[in-house]
Amino acid sequence: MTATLERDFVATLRAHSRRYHDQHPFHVRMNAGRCSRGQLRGWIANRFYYQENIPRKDAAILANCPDLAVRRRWIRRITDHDGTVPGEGGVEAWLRLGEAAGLTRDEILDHRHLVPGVRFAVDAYVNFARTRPWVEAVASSLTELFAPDLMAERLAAFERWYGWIEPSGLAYFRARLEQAPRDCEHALEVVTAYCLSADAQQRAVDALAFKCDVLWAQMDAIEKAYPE
Ligand SMILES: O=C(O)c1cc(C(=O)O)c2c(n1)C(=O)C(=O)c1cc(C(=O)O)[nH]c1-2
Repeated sequence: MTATLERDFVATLRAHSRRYHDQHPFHVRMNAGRCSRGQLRGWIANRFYYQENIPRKDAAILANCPDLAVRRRWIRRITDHDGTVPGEGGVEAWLRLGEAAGLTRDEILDHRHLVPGVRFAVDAYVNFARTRPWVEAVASSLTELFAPDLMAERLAAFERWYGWIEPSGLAYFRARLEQAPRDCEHALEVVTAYCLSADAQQRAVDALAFKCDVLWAQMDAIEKAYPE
């Protein structure tokens, strides 16, 4: 691929920031300090379903990926989320976020707050990774290009507006500030190396658009369940 074509492709992917869920009204209210305790707890409990399914999504990508060098790096995502021993990893950190916000571990783990729309959106993402070509699944993870800005804004907002959440609970977001740029740099390397035809590039762009829809639908369902 020529440098110009690659630049255009990457620019088209990056332009999907316009469809990212940082602009969802619920996130806008969250970052402006306008969410109630109940709304934040509802968001945390529901988003847990996304967190716990991310490693299963990444395991599906590994299972479908014939490229050893890619697998060797991709596997890190699973250990980042699952940890390698009890008490570690992103899933555990999210549970601690929930506890810091006044939820019990049990009520997060047993999905009693999980609403159907969030379940459907997350299941659609895992299913996409299981059934579509692995490079498209890699492309769908590229929403993480846009995540660090949102994470930084969220951290500042939580510290400023939601002092009732124990600050140690925010460790999850701090870890993602480092993990997300590393992860999406790798994902971008993979899609630019593998998507060389206009068709392949379009499929990658479509996969990213699909993922923006997953995240948006998830937020719509949360917003409906915890109205103003
Ligand atoms: O809180 C967020 O806004 C947000 C967004 C995203 C994303 O853009 O998909 C991820 C995460 N968080 C996240 O914590 C995470 O581990 C993650 C993994 C992935 C992925 O698609 O592989 N996205 C995201």
